[in-house]
Amino acid sequence: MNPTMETQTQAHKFPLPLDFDNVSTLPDSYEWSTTTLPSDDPCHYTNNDRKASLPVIDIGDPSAYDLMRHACEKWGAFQVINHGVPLSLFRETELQTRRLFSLPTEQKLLAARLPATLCGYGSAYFQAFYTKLMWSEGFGMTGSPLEHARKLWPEDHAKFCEVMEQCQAEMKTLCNKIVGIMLGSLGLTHEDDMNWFQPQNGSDQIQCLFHLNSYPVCPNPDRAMGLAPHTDTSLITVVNQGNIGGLQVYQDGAGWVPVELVEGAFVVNVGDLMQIVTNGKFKSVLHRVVVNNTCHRLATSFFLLASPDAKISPLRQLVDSSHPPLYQAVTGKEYFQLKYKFFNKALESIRL
Ligand SMILES: O=C(O)CCC(=O)C(=O)O
Ligand SMILES: [Fe+2]
Repeated sequence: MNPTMETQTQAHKFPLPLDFDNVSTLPDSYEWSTTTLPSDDPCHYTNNDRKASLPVIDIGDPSAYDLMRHACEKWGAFQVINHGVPLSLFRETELQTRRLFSLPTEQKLLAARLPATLCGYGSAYFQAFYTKLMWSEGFGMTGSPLEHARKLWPEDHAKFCEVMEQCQAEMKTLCNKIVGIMLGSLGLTHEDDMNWFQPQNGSDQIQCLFHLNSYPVCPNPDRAMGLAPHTDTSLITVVNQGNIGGLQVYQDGAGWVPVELVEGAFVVNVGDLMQIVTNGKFKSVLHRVVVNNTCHRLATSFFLLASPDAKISPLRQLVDSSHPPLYQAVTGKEYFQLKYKFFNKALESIRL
């Protein structure tokens, strides 16, 4: 068996994205209903507070500290403007993302993601936790996408790689800035408190994941689900929704709230790891993506993760006799394993 065939055979043990270009009606396996979701899933509740909307924060303004703290406590998410990432890079990234997802399915499958890995083409890892399939496809990378990009375009992958690497460098800088403000808003400094988050022993370990998301035009969007409800495993995730909405965040009392499109803004999600280190002060936001029947939606997600050997526990400055630690200490690797096992209940599994 040649290596390409081997890759495809292994990948086919996992649900692969559909050949979306060649379907005109929604297959039964993609039809969601309230009974498809676990009975305690908040999808059963609808948005009854139409006025609720995610805060938009100018990160160059001194008020950013208070606004971010409030947003992280109340929503677990916010949007940022004045973030310094050039608009031209947004456009270049979108162009290359479109180029990738426009390839014929059999070509995209040449770069299929292997089980238990993060990089390459495929459907979301948490597909396994839902019985119905999601109307989306993705492509993940940690740093250079060269290994997979050369399978997609043997002769013509240089521009794709260049743009993706540049975008990740900008996103990482932005994440550090945002995490600095978030911790600063709690009276902590990035330097003092985030050492745990750096790779130990000078190892060159994964700390970030850049994920391109594609939600093709859907023949019956009311019955389909782009990305099912989930929380991110990250410290924070920076999402670029592009110019087509679909992302929704869940808020107690308000239900599912659409994240409005704000030109040039990024959405920032608090992830599970941030909830642990802030001892539950900042909450990991439950979110999902809905689809539509007119536009092919493209979005990117940049996940700031922890290195596998990093020790993650509530920061000591946030713990005292009246605020005992709420979570057991775990390594980055252990938390990933818990997420693959318990998915949206992973945080609960380490609750003290
Ligand atoms: O497509 C989006 O807007 C968000 C994607 C997302 O939630 C994720 O990649 O985890
Ligand atoms: Fe997400």
